[in-house]
Amino acid sequence: MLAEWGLSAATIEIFRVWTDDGLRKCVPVIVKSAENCQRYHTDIRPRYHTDIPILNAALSCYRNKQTDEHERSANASLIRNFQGTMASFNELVVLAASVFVAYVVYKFIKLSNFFNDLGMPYVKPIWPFGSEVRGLFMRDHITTSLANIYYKLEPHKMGGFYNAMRPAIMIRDPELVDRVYTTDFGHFVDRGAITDPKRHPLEGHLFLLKGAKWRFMRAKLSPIFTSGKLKFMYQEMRKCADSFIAHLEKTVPFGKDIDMKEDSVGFTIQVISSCAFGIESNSIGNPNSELVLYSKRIFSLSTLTIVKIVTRMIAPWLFDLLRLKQMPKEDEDFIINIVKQTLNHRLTTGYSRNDFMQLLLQLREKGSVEVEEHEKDEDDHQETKHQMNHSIGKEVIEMDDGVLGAQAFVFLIAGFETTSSTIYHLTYLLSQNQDCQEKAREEVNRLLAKHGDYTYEMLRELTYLNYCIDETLRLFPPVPANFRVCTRECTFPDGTTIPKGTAVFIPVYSIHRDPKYFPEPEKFKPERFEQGITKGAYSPFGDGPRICIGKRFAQVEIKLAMAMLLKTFRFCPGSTEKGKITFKPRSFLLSVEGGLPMKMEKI
Ligand code: HEM
Repeated sequence: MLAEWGLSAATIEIFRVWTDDGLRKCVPVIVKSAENCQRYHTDIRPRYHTDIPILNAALSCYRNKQTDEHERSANASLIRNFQGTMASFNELVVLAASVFVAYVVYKFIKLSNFFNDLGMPYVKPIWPFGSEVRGLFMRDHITTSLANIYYKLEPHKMGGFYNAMRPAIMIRDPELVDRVYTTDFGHFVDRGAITDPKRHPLEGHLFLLKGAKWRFMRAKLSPIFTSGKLKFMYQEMRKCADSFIAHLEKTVPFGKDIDMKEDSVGFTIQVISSCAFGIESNSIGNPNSELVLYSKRIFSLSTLTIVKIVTRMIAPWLFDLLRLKQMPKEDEDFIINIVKQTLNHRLTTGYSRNDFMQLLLQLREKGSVEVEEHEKDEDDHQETKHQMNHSIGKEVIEMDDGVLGAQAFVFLIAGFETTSSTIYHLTYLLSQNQDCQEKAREEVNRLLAKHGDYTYEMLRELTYLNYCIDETLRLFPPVPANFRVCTRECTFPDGTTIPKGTAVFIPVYSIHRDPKYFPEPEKFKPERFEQGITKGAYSPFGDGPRICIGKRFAQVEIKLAMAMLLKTFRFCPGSTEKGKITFKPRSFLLSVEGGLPMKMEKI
């Protein structure tokens, strides 16, 4: 208060006064000079009128010089009390600071003993950056960071590491991986990402939803991906594949080194925009199409985006306080507006198309997507079984434009890069493995002769091509790690308990390349899928109730594109050999650094 009035402690004088309520009190008063008196009247009094009765009385004491010896000794004792109070206050501050420091130290010790307490081996961190500093700052791709941890934790079935300041458990053993995916799914329902769909509407999509909200949305969206609905969408896919082949026939410089990446991206964006948004994106052979540019922007990790992501991981409260956004508002609006316009157009004109958007419209209007029993196959029944087993908890999400926009958004981002990179990697691997390529082509030609066209049924019979796709996804899983958070404490059969809230990582890429489960892991050997694969050792699409919802859509799309490519072109090694394959650090998904050169010939 004194400092606020612009007066120093030296101006204090203590007076004993009669106050208005009839009590005799000692009051420290700030009037030792005429100037202060003046200040009291002009400045302090009008502003702090609550203190006025006491101060007025004190002032008059001062003016009338009523202080005597007795009063002085009372003042001295008051000053001592006052000083005593100040000393206790200082002690309180010191005490509070000590308690705070002790709490931080306690928390830190608890954090650093997290794995010792669990009796689990772990990779030591560099505080506060965690066990893989290069990975945290995206100097290495997550695949490389997790592979380092995977090998450091050998031969343990699981072990710990610190993801920045957060303890995480890596599950290395296929049997335990399977438990997390399926048997113990009820303990590992969520992915644990930090999201806030109220502030960032596009974060309300299936991949990021949690608990009961996720269950609700999964149950609503699953019918969209049944085999019956997929067959309807197949016609749209087929049109896109025809345009893809026609484009390559026109533009590929046959016999020269090429890189298929851009062309594969153009094709898969065309498919997903046609099937998910019901729009012709004209992205085949057009790297400047609006949707191609948008998709690339969403996946590009600028330094600013990395800083925002790391801030959100380490200090989510700061991220919220600064009202940061991972995705610019205009990028959010772009998708929501497409969905809004498409849905309204269909509603007002009655226009209809076999695509996700029509099914989302049905979901908005009727609350569910109708599926006839004959539209389901074995996988659909499996999905329904998963839902029945885990449909505890009820939550209803209103299907407004923002929510539907978020689902369409996840179909786009989850659907284009994953499928395009698989086509891209497979064409390269076939160029390096001519015998496999011939075998796959022979199968395509044989079944084409049998079915007369690339029908949905024909694709189902392409067994060897399927193995080639499986082997490509083993070597280059687009999603190189799956993650969950332990939503309910879980004890594994060996007695290890995973505490609630702990992040759990499944290092898909590293397990796929572990010779224990895949002999000669670096080699492209599609035949290995003829025999059974160790359960839990192969999961490019994840597994269990939270398995990729677009798995069959992706498999059909990739098979169709590959069958048509194999029929029309031959893939040959490029003029330079690709050295050791490394991955782009600033990429969400697995993306090879420096491209994959090969040549193409027309058959
Ligand atoms: C080769 C192509 C693809 C691969 C390798 C892939 C891989 C994955 C993986 C690993 C997951 C996490 C599964 C888990 O945690 O257990 C996932 C989830 C998901 N994928 Fe895919 N995906 C592909 C294509 C697609 C397509 C085409 C779509 C949509 C059209 C799609 C939509 C989704 C969605 C919505 C989820 C979240 C599912 C949930 O949380 O319930 N994916 N995908």
